[in-house]
Amino acid sequence: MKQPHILCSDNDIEKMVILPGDPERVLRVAGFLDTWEEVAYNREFRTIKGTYKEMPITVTSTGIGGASATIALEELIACGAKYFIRIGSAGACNNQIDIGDLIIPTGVVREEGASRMYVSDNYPAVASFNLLRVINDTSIKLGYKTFMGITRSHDSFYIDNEREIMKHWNSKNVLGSDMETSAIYTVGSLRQIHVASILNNVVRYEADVKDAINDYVDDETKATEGEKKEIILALESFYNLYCELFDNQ
Ligand SMILES: O=P(O)(O)O[C@H]1O[C@H](CO)[C@@H](O)[C@H]1O
Ligand SMILES: O=c1cc[nH]c(=O)[nH]1
Repeated sequence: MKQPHILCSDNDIEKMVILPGDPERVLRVAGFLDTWEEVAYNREFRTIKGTYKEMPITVTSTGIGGASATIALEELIACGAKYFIRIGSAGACNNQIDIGDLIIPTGVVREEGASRMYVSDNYPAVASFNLLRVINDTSIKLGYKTFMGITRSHDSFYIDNEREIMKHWNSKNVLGSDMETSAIYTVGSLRQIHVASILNNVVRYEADVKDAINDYVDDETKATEGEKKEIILALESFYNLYCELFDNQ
């Protein structure tokens, strides 16, 4: 059955799926694949499928926020997908984290609305342990430094007290913010599938505007490099998991 939003059917979707927010990032992932074809593009949901080494892989963009991300996730699950790695961007909540550094959320503060429609606030948003293990091992093999720990997902950028909110979560050792991870982690646990995120930091914690402007060109390069690293880390992690699963059959 064709799903109403992603416009994909079971045959279009592989077991392993990479989830960028931005539809343009789907094409940048395609640049790392050996073969690929676009299978659907509706609203914010662009889907390609292809191969990386011999591994079949799907890439679907989720748009911005938990509402559209959980729609994509549910429809991909309905098509038979089982393993998901989000590759997103984030804003740091910790001054050790530079532009282009990778944040891996282990657990996430649920400050978005989509997951709250599924289950009460005391239900935790946690990553799949198996995916975290593979991502951690793979990042060590690749020599990529990562910041692993608690993050926060939210629904609105331009609220008046955003700075205070970030300061509050900084004091609780939260590493950074994105807008989708807590929703997809929550739904992942409820649906018993495997979800993890890799986030490329694009905003420094309490960035001084003047410094930010001076550093702009340098920062753009760092953010682009960070995106490449999150793509490679996601693909290589899936490939290592694929080899484990394949070897064990
Ligand atoms: O770059 P993506 O994956 O879209 O992720 C981040 O960027 C968007 C906001 O600019 C939100 O979706 C946020 O989570
Ligand atoms: O600052 C940022 C950047 C990306 N995504 C967020 O949620 N916040």
